[in-house]
Amino acid sequence: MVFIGGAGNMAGAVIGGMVASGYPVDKIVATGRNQDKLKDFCSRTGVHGSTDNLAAIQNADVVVLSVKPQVMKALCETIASEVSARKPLVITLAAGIPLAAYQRWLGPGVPIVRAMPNTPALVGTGVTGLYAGEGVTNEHKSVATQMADAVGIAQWVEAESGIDQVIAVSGSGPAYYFQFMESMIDAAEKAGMDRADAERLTLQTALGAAKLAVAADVDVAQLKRNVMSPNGTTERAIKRFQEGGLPQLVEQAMGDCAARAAEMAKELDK
Ligand SMILES: NC(=O)C1=CN([C@@H]2O[C@H](COP(=O)(O)OP(=O)(O)OC[C@H]3O[C@@H](n4cnc5c(N)ncnc54)[C@H](OP(=O)(O)O)[C@@H]3O)[C@@H](O)[C@H]2O)C=CC1
Ligand SMILES: O=C(O)[C@@H]1CCC=N1
Repeated sequence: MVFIGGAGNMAGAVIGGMVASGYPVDKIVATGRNQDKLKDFCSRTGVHGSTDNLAAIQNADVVVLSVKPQVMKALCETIASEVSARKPLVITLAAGIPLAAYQRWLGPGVPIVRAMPNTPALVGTGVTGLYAGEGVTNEHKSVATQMADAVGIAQWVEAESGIDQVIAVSGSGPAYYFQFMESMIDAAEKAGMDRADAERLTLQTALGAAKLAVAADVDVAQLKRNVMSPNGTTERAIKRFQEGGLPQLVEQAMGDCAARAAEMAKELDK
């Protein structure tokens, strides 16, 4: 499996998670442009590295594309001859690029899966949304599922637009929680707590809340109510969030996120 852009944030997290879950390192190649960065990544993970994309994909059954959307077209054009001749499974991790664009850039008939992972893949707790394009076989789907399963949970979507919804929930979602944690740490420090203590308490609280929500047999609304004593401290804080419009703000932010993915698709051929 060759990851183009393998030492980047997203592919690096997927590779790191795959290696940690026992996926054989000698079956993974990461490519990149910056030799020092690539060397460092390969020595940390044990995977092979290459600065030559075309050479790296020569015999690959699976090619994972993980460069920024803005440089995807140029990258595809450099590998199109090899990919269209041999038609390996292509898995793209990029946000905002529809399958139709890859078909134009790589040539017709290449089996392509759009995958939308997230960075908690690095610690085996990722979410990967998956959408299969034309010509993707069950065998291809199981390869993509295997990659996703190695780093967390997989979720296939029926329509390509479902990928934009996955981006708004889980692809970008870790950053929403990091923002919330950052704000809590800042607020606690401002109120007089030592920053290191504020970080420790905030992160453990986030971890505990997520673990409890996953394990519980009641929904998150009930778990929230379980913390709120009538006329107690939590009720006061939640009232402030609700009066400040947090639920609406979250809905708007997620809408903006999905809208940006659609907008990126329109910007491609400009
Ligand atoms: N970050 C995230 O949370 C998520 C990102 N994604 C998607 O993943 C993709 C990558 O994003 P992210 O990892 O954040 O970005 P990064 O910039 O961290 O990684 C991109 C990598 O691509 C490499 N690269 C660029 N051009 C080439 C090339 N021609 N050949 C080989 N390698 C190249 C860069 O290497 P070098 O530095 O050597 O140039 C860099 O390491 C994007 O398309 C994004 O939409 C999807 C889900 C979540
Ligand atoms: O912000 C981005 O565009 C990428 C896609 C999902 C998460 N990061």
